[in-house]
Amino acid sequence: MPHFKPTGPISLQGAPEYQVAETPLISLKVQDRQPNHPGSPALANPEDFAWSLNDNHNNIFLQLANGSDCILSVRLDLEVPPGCLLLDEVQQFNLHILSGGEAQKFRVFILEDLGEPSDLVDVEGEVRLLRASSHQGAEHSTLSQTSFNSHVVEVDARELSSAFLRTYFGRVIAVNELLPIAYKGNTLVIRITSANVLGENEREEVVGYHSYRGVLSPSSTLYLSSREGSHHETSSTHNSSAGSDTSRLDQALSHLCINESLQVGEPNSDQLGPKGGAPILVLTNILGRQHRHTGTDVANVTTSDEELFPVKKKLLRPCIALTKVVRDAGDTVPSVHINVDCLTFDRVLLFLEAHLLGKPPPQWSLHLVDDLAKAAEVLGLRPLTEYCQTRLGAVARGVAVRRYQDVVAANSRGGLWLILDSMVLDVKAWLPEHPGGASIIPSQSLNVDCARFFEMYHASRESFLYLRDFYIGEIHPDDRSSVPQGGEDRAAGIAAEPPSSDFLQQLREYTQGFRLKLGLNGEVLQSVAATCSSLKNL
Ligand code: HEM
Repeated sequence: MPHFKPTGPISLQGAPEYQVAETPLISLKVQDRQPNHPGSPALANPEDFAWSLNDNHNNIFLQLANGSDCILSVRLDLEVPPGCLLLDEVQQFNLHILSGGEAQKFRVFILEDLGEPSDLVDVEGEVRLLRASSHQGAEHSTLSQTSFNSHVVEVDARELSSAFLRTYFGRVIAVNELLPIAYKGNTLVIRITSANVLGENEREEVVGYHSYRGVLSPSSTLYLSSREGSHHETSSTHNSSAGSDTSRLDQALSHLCINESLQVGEPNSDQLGPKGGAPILVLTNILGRQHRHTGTDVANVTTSDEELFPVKKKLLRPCIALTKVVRDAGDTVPSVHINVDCLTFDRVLLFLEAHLLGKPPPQWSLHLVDDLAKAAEVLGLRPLTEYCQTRLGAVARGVAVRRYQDVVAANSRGGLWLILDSMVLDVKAWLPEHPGGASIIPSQSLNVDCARFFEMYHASRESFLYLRDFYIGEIHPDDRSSVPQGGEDRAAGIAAEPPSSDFLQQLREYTQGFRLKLGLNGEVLQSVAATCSSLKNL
């Protein structure tokens, strides 16, 4: 079954690419399901999934076809009418769909699509009351009187965590998802605010870490609070929605909670808080994260063009020239001004990320390598200096004086060596990227000097930028007169129009910094290494 292979939760560039699995589409009409068993999976008929099922497989995961962070856990049940999907109100809320409308398109979600690692190390959630117990004296009920004459639902966070893990073990949990849970006769709902597939220390180490969902495992830790972003010992559902976060989700959430609490049983005054409000939830025995930070782990770097970059000190550590800033242990964010422009510094940061993650750095074009080499010097960033030298050295090793027959032979073996004003350029790997298409170069420019075509087709001088990347040497002076000019037909005696002298002058001015200088007999007058390490500004 074809399905997408993800980039995983960690990526060099930050957030992973979000793609939807390419399993077949399934159209299902959403219908209401009574929320009798908080947290139980949605229900569907096995007939609708016959193609995807192995023998004893009656639990599957579904995702909305046009993409949804929430992955629905579905139990197959012969009593559900075919073509229907039964969802309770929280599941509908999570997927932003309502019952009774048009059929919705879903896809089966394959767990491997979560990438590695997929098990959640820890989850943070905000607890609210969805439905309070309808009878005050119910066994286990913790509804009690407060001095305000309101009712309090006391919830032991650690007990709730265990109940949560038992209910949702093996399910995919996503940030912002609401997960209802039965607790001592009440129904609570946990809104997921963070879902981590790496532990706290590993997260610190990994640059570009991003995680928004994963599978709940028996060893996942749940950190609960009664209000997002805090772990107060006590707080109320009223107060939390009246607090700073009045996002749309919060408003919808409190609407859902309050409505439900009023729907259960008789709207009996014993159940209502002060002035007829909903009961108050009090969270006790909270498991808190250890506060680990002292000082700040970020430094503000300002570039020569006055762009400000807040950068993790850990990332800057290999920059010897910034040692003071990196070692600054004060409580305020230290600042430094560097003589590197913001575009180059952006690339330096990518290099540093790759360096820290032990990944190969991007293969920058040679005209960028010059600026990077200068930045490496300014920052005292030795690994980047070495990268630049290696890159230039590799180019140097490939540069040579070439005979015309070598070019013809390389092209007959499937290569793509161009001759441009006697420069030899290897464009094979780049051909699919050529903005003028992949066919025009091989069809018109092999084994000829393509300077005239080059001038004709390239209105701008942008194409010059690439030449250094492809440069592999010079045609031997003895062979220059035998290289046909692009456009000429020697057999028919038709001569090609030569390139203009203006164009040739611009081309030679631009390329002189990296071209080999040859004597009349083809001897190299300037060393190849010197040619390649000449830092030419554009
Ligand atoms: C190292 C060799 C080459 C490089 C680096 C290069 C690069 C480029 C670039 C950057 C463009 C888009 C911008 C511009 O118009 O300047 C372009 C367009 C084009 N190139 Fe090339 N090119 C190369 C060789 C050739 C050759 C040999 C031909 C023809 C035989 C050719 C034909 C074209 C055509 C037809 C276009 C599209 C022009 C348009 O849409 O107006 N290119 N090339």
